[in-house]
Amino acid sequence: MKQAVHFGAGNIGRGFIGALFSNSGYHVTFVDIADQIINQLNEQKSYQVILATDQQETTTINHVSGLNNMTQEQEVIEVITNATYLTTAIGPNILPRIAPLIARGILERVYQTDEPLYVIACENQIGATNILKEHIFDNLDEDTKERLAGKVFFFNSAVDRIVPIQKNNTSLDVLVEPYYEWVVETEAVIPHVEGMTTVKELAPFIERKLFTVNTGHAVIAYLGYLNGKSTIDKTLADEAIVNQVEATLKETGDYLVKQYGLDKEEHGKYIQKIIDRFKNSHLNDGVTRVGRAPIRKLGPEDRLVRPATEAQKAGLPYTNLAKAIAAALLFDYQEDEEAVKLQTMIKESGIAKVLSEVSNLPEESEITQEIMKQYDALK
Ligand SMILES: NC(=O)C1=CN([C@@H]2O[C@H](COP(=O)(O)OP(=O)(O)OC[C@H]3O[C@@H](n4cnc5c(N)ncnc54)[C@H](O)[C@@H]3O)[C@@H](O)[C@H]2O)C=CC1
Ligand SMILES: O=P(O)(O)OC[C@H]1O[C@](O)(CO)[C@@H](O)[C@@H]1O
Repeated sequence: MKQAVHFGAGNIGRGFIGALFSNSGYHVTFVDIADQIINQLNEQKSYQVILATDQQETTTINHVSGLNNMTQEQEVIEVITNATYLTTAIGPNILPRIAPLIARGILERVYQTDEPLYVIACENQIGATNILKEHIFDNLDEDTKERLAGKVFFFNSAVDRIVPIQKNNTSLDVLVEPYYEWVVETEAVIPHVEGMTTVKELAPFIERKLFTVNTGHAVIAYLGYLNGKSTIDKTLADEAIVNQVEATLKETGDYLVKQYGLDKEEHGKYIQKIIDRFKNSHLNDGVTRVGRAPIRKLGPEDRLVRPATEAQKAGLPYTNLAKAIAAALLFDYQEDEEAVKLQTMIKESGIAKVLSEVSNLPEESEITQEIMKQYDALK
């Protein structure tokens, strides 16, 4: 049986990427640090993916097993030597931590076989696979790096499927939205995976997705949180917030249309389709999950700051994006490590300094001034 090794047996791992591999005839070895999930995978050897619809259609995912990357390093190295695909959905901040073990697997592999290995990071981050590749290369000697040519391929990708935190965290089963899209950047003909699309140039796809799905989601999450709402769908019952989301996505949309020559009307329909996906009440998707890790989300290349800086460069409006950034700065959820850290930073240094450190926005910049204005208004 063909082998896929997937790092991160969480919501996207089990509910999306791992499920596509299994449905395409692969055995999927999930690698994770959560012993409970690993043990259950090895005992049950299957789980269910349940669609968040009235009918709750269910698919059984077979041919799965698990390994712990902290305690079973040798076994992980062995599956890497035998795999066709190596994928991740672990969180962008974790990529540097798993890279040394992946490097050891690749090192072993390239001296054993010429069979190609395809490495794809499935994270909400532009160029995530390139970043993972850099971390892997930091752990390889020059000779091995040269040997990788023609044997190990690194492809960036964009992943789109909403998978909320699961109600029952003692079960492997995963509730997912029906919609999904996995776009991988390559011109090569690669082994077929049902549900994966390949494209020559990923930039328009990942930017369209990140600056519509993820920007829109973030706006709802941060405004919902500030307004005392618990979930995304409940937040969208507030017409004023829907208007704010639409106004923000109009700003990212204007940038995307200008940058990539998208059809304005088509893009407008895409925005509405995304907002409808957010309204799915079966997902029961918490605003604190969608708003999680605000320091990462305020990064210069991420869903809020990058479209604002790009809009400014293009002479387009960005006031609503500035408001979204201000709302993110007010996300003071105590259970989120980054939210707590961000609030401490704001208390110690003030907004302008934090935006310069976290978002790479110069303290005197027009964007920073606009965010500060919006911050004071929201506060
Ligand atoms: N949930 C969603 O709807 C979507 C998530 N994504 C992206 O997918 C990635 C994963 O997100 P989720 O699946 O939602 O998160 P999750 O928290 O459900 O899953 C992450 C998994 O990684 C594991 N993990 C954490 N640190 C680890 C380490 N050092 N070594 C091994 N395993 C480790 C955790 O135990 C967990 O099982 C993120 O980059 C996210 O942005 C992308 C599209 C949709
Ligand atoms: O997974 P992140 O990057 O923390 O952000 C949450 C976002 O990612 C998703 O999980 C999937 O795209 C969305 O639900 C949300 O926009």
